[in-house]
Amino acid sequence: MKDYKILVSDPLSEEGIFPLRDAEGLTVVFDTELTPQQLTEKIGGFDALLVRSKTQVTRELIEKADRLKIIGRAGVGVDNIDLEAATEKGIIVVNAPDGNTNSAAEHTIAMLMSMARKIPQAFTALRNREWDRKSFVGVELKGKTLGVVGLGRIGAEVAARAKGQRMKIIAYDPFLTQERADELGIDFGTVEEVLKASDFITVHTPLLKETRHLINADAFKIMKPGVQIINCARGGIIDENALYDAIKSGKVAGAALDVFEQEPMVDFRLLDLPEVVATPHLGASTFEAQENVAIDVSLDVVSYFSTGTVRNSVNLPSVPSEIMKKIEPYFDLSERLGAFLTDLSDSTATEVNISYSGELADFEVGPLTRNVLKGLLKRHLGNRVNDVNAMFLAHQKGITVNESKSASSKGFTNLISVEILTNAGKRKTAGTLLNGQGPRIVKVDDYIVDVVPEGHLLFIRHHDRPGVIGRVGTLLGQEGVNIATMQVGRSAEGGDAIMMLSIDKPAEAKSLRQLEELAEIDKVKAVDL
Ligand SMILES: NC(=O)c1ccc[n+]([C@@H]2O[C@H](COP(=O)([O-])OP(=O)(O)OC[C@H]3O[C@@H](n4cnc5c(N)ncnc54)[C@H](O)[C@@H]3O)[C@@H](O)[C@H]2O)c1
Ligand SMILES: O=C(O)CC[C@@H](O)C(=O)O
Repeated sequence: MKDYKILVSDPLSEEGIFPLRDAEGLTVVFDTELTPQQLTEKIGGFDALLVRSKTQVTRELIEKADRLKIIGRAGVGVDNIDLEAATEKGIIVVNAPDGNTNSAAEHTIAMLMSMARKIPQAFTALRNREWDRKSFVGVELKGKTLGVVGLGRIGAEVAARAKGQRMKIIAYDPFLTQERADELGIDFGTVEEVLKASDFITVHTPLLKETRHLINADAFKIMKPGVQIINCARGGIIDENALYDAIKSGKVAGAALDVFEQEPMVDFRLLDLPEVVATPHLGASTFEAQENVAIDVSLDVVSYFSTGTVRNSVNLPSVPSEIMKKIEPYFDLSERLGAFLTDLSDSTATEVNISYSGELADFEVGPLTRNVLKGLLKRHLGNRVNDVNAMFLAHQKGITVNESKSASSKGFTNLISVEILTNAGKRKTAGTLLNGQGPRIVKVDDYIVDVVPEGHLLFIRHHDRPGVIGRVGTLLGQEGVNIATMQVGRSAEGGDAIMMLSIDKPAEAKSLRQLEELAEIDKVKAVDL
């Protein structure tokens, strides 16, 4: 192995990085007190950067990182790394998704119990020489309902441990199925059902556009009075201002927080409330977890420099160049078809069937399948889904993926047909690349359409009656939403029909509801591509 320099800019377990120390040709530099400015000045001299959650690997930093080939995140969340910038610059990002699951789950249970029995508050009083046995009366966990929002690795471990406390568990996760819930011996429901039913609520999702302020003022309104809430996942999933108000109003009886909207913390208001217990992002701070995650990222760095392969890539495109040239033009279309079907569906896929016809049948289509899956999964899993891990994540989420090829061109030079099976039924679409005109969606369910898969789209299922199209146009017009293009398809005159509209700006939720209230309309779905 040639000489590579590795910068460790956050405190990582010295024991855990032994694979780096043992490998020939690698020089490891620990410099964990650098300011962002100092790091930016220094980064140009390194081939690898290892971080935890403190170092912000921003676009500005990456732009200066001209030698950098790999970034290792010793932990799960990669929200402190600009993945897009890293990918654009061809830098592989790896993480350590499993190494701290146990510690984070144990910390969550510790926080739950500390909060329920007011242990930190009682200890603080005792330390102040106050023998106060009246102010710290807690509540039992036994028989209470714990709502788990996000039942991934950590959420599932927390649920299993809370069952040991004789708690009832109800969970929401877009990938949770009846079978999986039965297997875990828990109930499942929508987010609203979970929030309404729970005495304690714990969140374990990544921080994404969809999960930012998932627990907000409206969410607190539907919770039980006296609910207690835990966040050991990511600051920002709970709206801290709304939490403050909900505690002050008496609606929320306790909050246990390990993570905050801004870290290191700058707004300490919540900590002034006696109902709050908190730790400074310590979920993964155990010797075991730190060693595990340091070993995992170090092994990947060594493997990358010695063989060019990694296990836990978050962004590595792995397509041989000769195949790449032939199929690259279809990457974007395939991803958009996946995203389109997710937006169109009321439920997540349990099975995905992808069929390639025409000239595509001659190619290795695995990378296209991964792009379809990427589009399907990204809506729920965010940017950590990429070409490399899309198939793995689909399998992990219990999704069966089938790929088939057919030489018959079905009237198109090339065609990608995608069908998903969900608990709410089957949805289908197909797309093609029109010579010189770019990508098109040419089929939605059983209807033939011709839609450019980009921007804001509206899918409307309706009954073919005179005046429906006019009413849709009028209603959207009243809301200031301009229709750029419209496609209509129907099964038969007077039968079931669909409209596909491309609109210049997203329609408000209120307009979508009003459209759905029209007698002739069955379903309205907004799609953003
Ligand atoms: N406090 C800490 O030190 C610490 C330590 C480890 C991990 N974490 C954080 O904990 C979180 C969970 O980590 P993990 O390893 O279990 O991740 P994971 O990917 O295994 O699980 C996340 C789950 O959230 C689900 N999800 C996505 N969007 C959702 C939504 N809108 N509603 C409900 N569920 C949704 C996903 O389907 C997935 O199953 C991450 O944010 C991670 O960064 C924090
Ligand atoms: O590095 C840490 O201690 C925090 C890690 C944790 O937030 C994670 O997402 O893995």
